[in-house]
Amino acid sequence: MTRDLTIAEIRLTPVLVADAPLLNVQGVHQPYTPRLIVEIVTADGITGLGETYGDTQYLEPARRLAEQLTGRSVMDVNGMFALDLGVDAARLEAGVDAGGLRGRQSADKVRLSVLSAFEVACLDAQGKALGLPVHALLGGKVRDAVEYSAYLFYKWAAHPAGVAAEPDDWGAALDPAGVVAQARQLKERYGFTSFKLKGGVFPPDEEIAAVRALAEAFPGHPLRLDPNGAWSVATSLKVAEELADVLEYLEDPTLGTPAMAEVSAGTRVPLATNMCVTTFGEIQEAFTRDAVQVVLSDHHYWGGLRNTQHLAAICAAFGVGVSMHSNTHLGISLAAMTQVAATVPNLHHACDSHYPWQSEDVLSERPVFTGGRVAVSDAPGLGVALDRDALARLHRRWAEDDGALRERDDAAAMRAGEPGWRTPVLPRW
Ligand SMILES: O=C([O-])C(=O)C[C@H](O)[C@@H](O)C(=O)[O-]
Ligand SMILES: [Mg+2]
Repeated sequence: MTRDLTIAEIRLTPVLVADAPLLNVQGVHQPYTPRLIVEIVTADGITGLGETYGDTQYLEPARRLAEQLTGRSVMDVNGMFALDLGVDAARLEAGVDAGGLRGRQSADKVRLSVLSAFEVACLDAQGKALGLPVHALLGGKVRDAVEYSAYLFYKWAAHPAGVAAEPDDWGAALDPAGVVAQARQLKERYGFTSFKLKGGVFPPDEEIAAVRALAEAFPGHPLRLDPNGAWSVATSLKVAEELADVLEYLEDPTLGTPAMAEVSAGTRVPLATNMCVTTFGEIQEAFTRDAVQVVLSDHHYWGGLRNTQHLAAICAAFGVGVSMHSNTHLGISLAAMTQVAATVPNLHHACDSHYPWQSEDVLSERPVFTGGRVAVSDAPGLGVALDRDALARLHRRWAEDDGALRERDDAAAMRAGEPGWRTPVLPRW
């Protein structure tokens, strides 16, 4: 049967998703975080799904892109990447995104973060039209399941009193015992066998103690520590030295390629990044200076699943490892991450995912972790389906918000619990 894959309609639905009080160097996660759900509907009624960041700066370019796409084909993904989304470079170039957690901000990164959701939605629609999984459109899977690591956070038991939030049953984790208890829960519930601790929250000695406690509780399990650039070069080297025997890698101990290169030269612990190499333009300096040994791709800001494959190929050429970074995300993005990760031959580290922290989703069935892995779906497209009621509920929350939660701001969320909190100047230690 010949299908009409002309784009007839695009629905953009911003949502606010419940999030736990997870601590990082900037502050604490908001009780609700913005995401954008993209639905691309073809003339003959196929709907492709995509998801990306939902802060206001992504919504305008997404609307502009949606307007231009109607009447084009879901097969014309390359053409889509050539469209002008009108991202205002002057407003962005000097800044950082999400307080710096996603590296240096740029108009191109915003553009790619928007395009990524549309690319995923086009691939989902193509797959549904052809009866093929997305991984087949990307060249085929080289594994049947993708491994994820448990993403451990220092955490309050609840959001501050008086802040509207959904309760969670994970409890607090504010010391080594709490971190180990959280790791046990994540292992019991999802079977993870490697662990990443989000650091940069407490003085380095406390975080070293937490990693040591994890190493004792889970002998032989790969461990990572990621303080999001909170440390000086000297502190980074000290931590690397103290944890050299247990770390799989140290992630963004310090800010920027020159400082990472200095740390890298002084330790045998591999360094990973989702902060100093976040665009193709940052690769050359970092790789030629041997500043990083593992790049954590994020298909949102790298510009989609095909760009993630390009990044992986470049990493392979330079002998640099590749894995995946994660921010708060829903099941559409987890499905997209799993589909592309299935196609990357040189993926040798478990990927990050915040998904276990998300109690809410817009899918009718949540993706499942078994033994720390997500099975690669062979169903057409991404293999996921929308729960329209859930989407409407999470959108209503966004629509009713007075604007306070529509931009992710972990420092502002922190001030609800610690009124004097200021975003720390990095390096903090
Ligand atoms: O460096 C990282 O892995 C991240 O930035 C991941 C997340 O953004 C995490 O730090 C968070 O959301 O607190
Ligand atoms: Mg990181």
